[in-house]
Amino acid sequence: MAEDGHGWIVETQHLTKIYRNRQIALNDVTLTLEPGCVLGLLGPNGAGKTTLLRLILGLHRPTAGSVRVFGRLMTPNAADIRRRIGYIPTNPQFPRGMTPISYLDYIGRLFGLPRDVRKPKLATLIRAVDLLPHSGEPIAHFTPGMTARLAVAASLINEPDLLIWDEPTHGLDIEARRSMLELIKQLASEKTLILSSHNLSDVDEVCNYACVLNKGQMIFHGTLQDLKGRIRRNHYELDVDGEHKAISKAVGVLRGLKDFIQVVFRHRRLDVKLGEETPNTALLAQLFQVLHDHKITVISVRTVGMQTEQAYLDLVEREESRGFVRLYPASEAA
Ligand SMILES: Nc1ncnc2c1ncn2[C@@H]1O[C@H](COP(=O)(O)OP(=O)(O)OP(=O)(O)O)[C@@H](O)[C@H]1O
Repeated sequence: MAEDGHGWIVETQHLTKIYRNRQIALNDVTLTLEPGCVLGLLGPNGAGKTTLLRLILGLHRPTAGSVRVFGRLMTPNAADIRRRIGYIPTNPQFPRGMTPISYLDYIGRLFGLPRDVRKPKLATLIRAVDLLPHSGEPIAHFTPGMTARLAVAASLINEPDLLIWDEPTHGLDIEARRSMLELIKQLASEKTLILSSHNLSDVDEVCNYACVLNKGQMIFHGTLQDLKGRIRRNHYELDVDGEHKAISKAVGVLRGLKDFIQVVFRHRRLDVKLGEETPNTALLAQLFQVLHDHKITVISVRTVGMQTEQAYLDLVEREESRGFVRLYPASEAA
């Protein structure tokens, strides 16, 4: 639990970072994180994500504004606060000649863990990240997935309350990415996490809060539901089975219903766009009733377009066009 009066794990106030008096990497970001939140940090390349993470970690000094972590002011000297944070940078690198055991033992020693605590902890962590069969192999031979799992183990050795992971699924294949996401979900039940990512489906799966940066400015901060709620696409795809004639008839009936804006049947797939006026549950109920009346079987149903991705793109696009209008008067921009 956080130690300050508000209970925030992280609190930034008007946080600003200008590199070398030229590059405004982060501009006036005020953000709070409550305990147990899993924050997805999103934004295009160069948006300021890594800069924000490094400021929270106290690895950079803010040009203006402040960062408090566990209620205390974070500075480059605040090593005792940093000990309670587990950090993984993008593409973590390890001494190639070391093995997971020797490396984690070394990190444990850096954290001042006594030998009798260190040894059983190493064994537990190596098992948890599924590296037991490789625990004595040189890291030089590791795949990106194994390296990522070692980074997770290293970031957990000090039993941190806050985890800050910069693009933890970057460069992983499908299987390694899946195991990383499952690990994050397990950890999310007991820790606060900040995950920077370019992968919207990862954020959609594991995060409950999102922060979107664009050109150093925070353009959204709130729950993932809020982010998704900014758009209602009401566009569904159904794989169906039934007699061709019956399906054609059902399509005709659906097209005649109010608020069924588009109904297309192609390659055993029904593509349905619904209006915004009527609650979508009522319209979906009508849809299924019509299919049932025509003895059509529904094999699968899904929404078209990933909501988080669409909401994110809408936000960034809107912000970009605002910047364009700001730069050029409307008459020139046209
Ligand atoms: N040490 C530095 N010195 C000068 N400029 C920097 C430095 N680090 C980052 N920048 C600049 O600050 C801006 C924000 O960079 P940052 O790495 O924080 O973005 P990011 O959102 O993490 O990008 P990416 O998704 O590509 O990793 C960029 O324009 C970058 O070029």
